[in-house]
Amino acid sequence: MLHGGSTQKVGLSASPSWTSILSVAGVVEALRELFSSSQFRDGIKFFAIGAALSTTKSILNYVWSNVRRLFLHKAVIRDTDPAYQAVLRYVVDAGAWSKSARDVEVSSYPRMPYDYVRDEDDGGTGGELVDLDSVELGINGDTHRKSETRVHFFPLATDSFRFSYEGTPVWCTRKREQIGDSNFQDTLELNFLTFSRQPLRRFFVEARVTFSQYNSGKVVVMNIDKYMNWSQAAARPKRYFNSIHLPGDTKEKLLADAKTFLLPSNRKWYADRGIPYRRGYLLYGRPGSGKTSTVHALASELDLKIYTVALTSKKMSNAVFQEMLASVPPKSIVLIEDIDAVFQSRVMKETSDDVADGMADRIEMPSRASALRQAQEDAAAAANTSDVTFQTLLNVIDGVGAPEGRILIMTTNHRELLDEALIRPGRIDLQIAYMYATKGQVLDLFTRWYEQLATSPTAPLGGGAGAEKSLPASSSSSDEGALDHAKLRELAARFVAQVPEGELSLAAIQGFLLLHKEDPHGAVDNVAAWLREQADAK
Ligand SMILES: Nc1ncnc2c1ncn2[C@@H]1O[C@H](COP(=O)(O)OP(=O)(O)OP(=O)(O)O)[C@@H](O)[C@H]1O
Repeated sequence: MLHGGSTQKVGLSASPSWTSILSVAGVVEALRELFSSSQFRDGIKFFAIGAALSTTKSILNYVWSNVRRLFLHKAVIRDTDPAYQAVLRYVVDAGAWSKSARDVEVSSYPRMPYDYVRDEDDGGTGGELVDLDSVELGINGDTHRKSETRVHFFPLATDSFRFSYEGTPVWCTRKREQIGDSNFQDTLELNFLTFSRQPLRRFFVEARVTFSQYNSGKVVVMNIDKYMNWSQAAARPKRYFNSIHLPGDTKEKLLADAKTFLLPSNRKWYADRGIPYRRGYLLYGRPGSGKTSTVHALASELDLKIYTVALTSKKMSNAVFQEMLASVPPKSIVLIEDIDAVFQSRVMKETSDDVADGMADRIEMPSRASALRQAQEDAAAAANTSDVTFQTLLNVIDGVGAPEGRILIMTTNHRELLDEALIRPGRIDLQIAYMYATKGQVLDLFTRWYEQLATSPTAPLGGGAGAEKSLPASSSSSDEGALDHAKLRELAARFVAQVPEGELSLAAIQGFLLLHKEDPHGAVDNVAAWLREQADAK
């Protein structure tokens, strides 16, 4: 059985062998057929071509990346970076892009429309900030105001163009990416074809220098942009303290205080005594009395940037506010205007609670009552209220993370409504009241307004702090018409005599003088009628 079994086993093993031979032959036959098939050969050819192409591509990529590494230096700048505007301005000013770019983005504004920031000082054109490439257009032979005929060209987003910097070819691409529903982020990508990184470095340094030259002689105002970054909102012409008219020596004291604070040695003095190196000012009082102008003048005198914070912005949260304030560089002014607007809910609540609890008698003074009414109106007007809490505000002002070396300035028309904690010493070191114009302020304003028209500098003009003490007597000896300094003094005295003290803001009087820009006689003759109109209008 065993043998038989064995034979059977052998017999059994011989049978698959034949099967194998047969199946190998079948496979060989199948392969032969396959190879002789034209479709298969075509397939192989395609495969070979594909493989060759892919290998070539890899080799080219390898070569290109090495060539790139050797010859190309790439720099990417996002529009959130201060260098972005500088570089864009540089490229456009150099006319570099316009020579090779066929497609352009056209804007009536000197910034790109989505970067457009209203600039009060130039009539809302924003024209001073980045006055990029521009041309004048004559239409049908008509004369048009400059601002009406000016158009501005920019490289089209997604467009690439080539220019040369110091003989180095540079490829620049402006890319725009949508962020969220309505925001865009722009990026400039520059590729320098050069062995050395030096041209790239020099290019950026030069662009920054050009931009800072543009800003020199100007006060740079920063605000928080749509990406929640600090960005330059405006560069305004400097305004000095001699154009600010405040009673007594207020402005001299303020300037001296700020100068002392910023002395390099002062930081150590504060550190030695364990006092946080910060300074806070509160400018409070009547609207149009010079609070904002004072901040502008202080920044001009001390060459500081102004970082403005709009606490009423809907986008402003506690976290953003803290983060942004922490990143303000030293030797800057942080400006929070109309600080009382932030507390509208507190004020509103207090007011309604007072009434509800029958505690209206807590509002003792008429001024407080009217201030509360005014605050209610302001609150209603401020539709956008941020989420910034009072506690965060206090932390940002003098918490452990609060920035050092900066001057915080808050302004308000309603100081009486501010929480005492907000303006206690340490948070606010100096408070300056802005009242309706004194006669001295009016004299200062009038004299300064017309002094350039006065021709014979026989005697120094009056004005200046405390000028109300030395108002010149009215002179009848001066010749009507010609304007020398003596005549100007006389006109100023006549003007001041007619304007009641402490009833009008200097802004209102300035508004009247604007009607008589170069006509001091007209101003003197018409001020009484204008004052009557003002009184009737109330
Ligand atoms: N004391 C002042 N000295 C010089 N100019 C002044 C003064 N007060 C007002 N002006 C002029 O009036 C205009 C408004 O002034 P400014 O904006 O500084 O007032 P403000 O007190 O900040 O007003 P508001 O509280 O309404 O913001 C400016 O054009 C400014 O030149």
